[in-house]
Amino acid sequence: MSKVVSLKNVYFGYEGKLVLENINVDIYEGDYFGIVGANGSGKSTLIKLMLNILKPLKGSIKLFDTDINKFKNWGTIGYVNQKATSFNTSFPATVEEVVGLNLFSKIGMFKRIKKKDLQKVYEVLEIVGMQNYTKKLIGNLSGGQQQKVFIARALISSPKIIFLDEPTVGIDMKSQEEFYELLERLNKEFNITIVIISHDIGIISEKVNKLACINNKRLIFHEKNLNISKSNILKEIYGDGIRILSHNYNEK
Ligand SMILES: Nc1ncnc2c1ncn2[C@@H]1O[C@H](COP(=O)(O)OP(=O)(O)OP(=O)(O)O)[C@@H](O)[C@H]1O
Repeated sequence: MSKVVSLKNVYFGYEGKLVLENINVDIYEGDYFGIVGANGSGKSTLIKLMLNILKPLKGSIKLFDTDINKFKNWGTIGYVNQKATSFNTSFPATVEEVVGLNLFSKIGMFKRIKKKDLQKVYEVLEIVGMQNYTKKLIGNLSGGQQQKVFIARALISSPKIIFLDEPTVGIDMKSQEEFYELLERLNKEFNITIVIISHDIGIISEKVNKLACINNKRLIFHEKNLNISKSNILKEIYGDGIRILSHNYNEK
């Protein structure tokens, strides 16, 4: 199976302070890959490195076997982040406009949108189950509905991989379930590789087929069907706190 993302000996820091250290990871076509970690552990930073938004201090990053600095095929990569759900309610765009944004900017604002392009907009809205909301203002939708629309927007360019940064923050449980069902369908039916980061290990560990945890600047890998209570993962995520507690206990 082909490698979609590959990081070798990657280091990254902000203003001289190291955040990620010696990161090595290969993500393969068809993977549903979860990355967990405590707040501030470096999850978003890792995704931004994979998207070339940030450059590593050291090490190499490849997308589809091409050095990330030479990679051109960005249309095959989708990105949905948590900020998408905090859309300003007065933003004057309809669902079909938001989904078609990239298409429309390519076409130019004042030219007529081709029927074929609109067709594509409706097609991706149907995949995410939002085909009945095309003329609704994006700001009037719930967080869960908005997030589906942003998935649809990512689907417009027929991506091979979608990166999601805490996509369900602020979304109620029922909508979260629907959202994860959608991701599973994109992964299984459309063979889209999914990379998702979250601090909610309980949910994520049930959904993904590969799981890694950022612990003390490093990436540690876990089995599929991980038994959270029996594994070390909580200690890895909240390591210091748990160590302090057990240390105090031993002293008594
Ligand atoms: N632009 C920046 N400049 C300086 N430090 C930063 C910057 N962005 C992030 N950091 C710091 O780098 C560390 C990792 O941040 P990052 O956002 O990657 O963590 P995270 O695991 O995604 O956190 P969260 O779960 O809270 O979103 C944190 O200590 C953060 O304060």
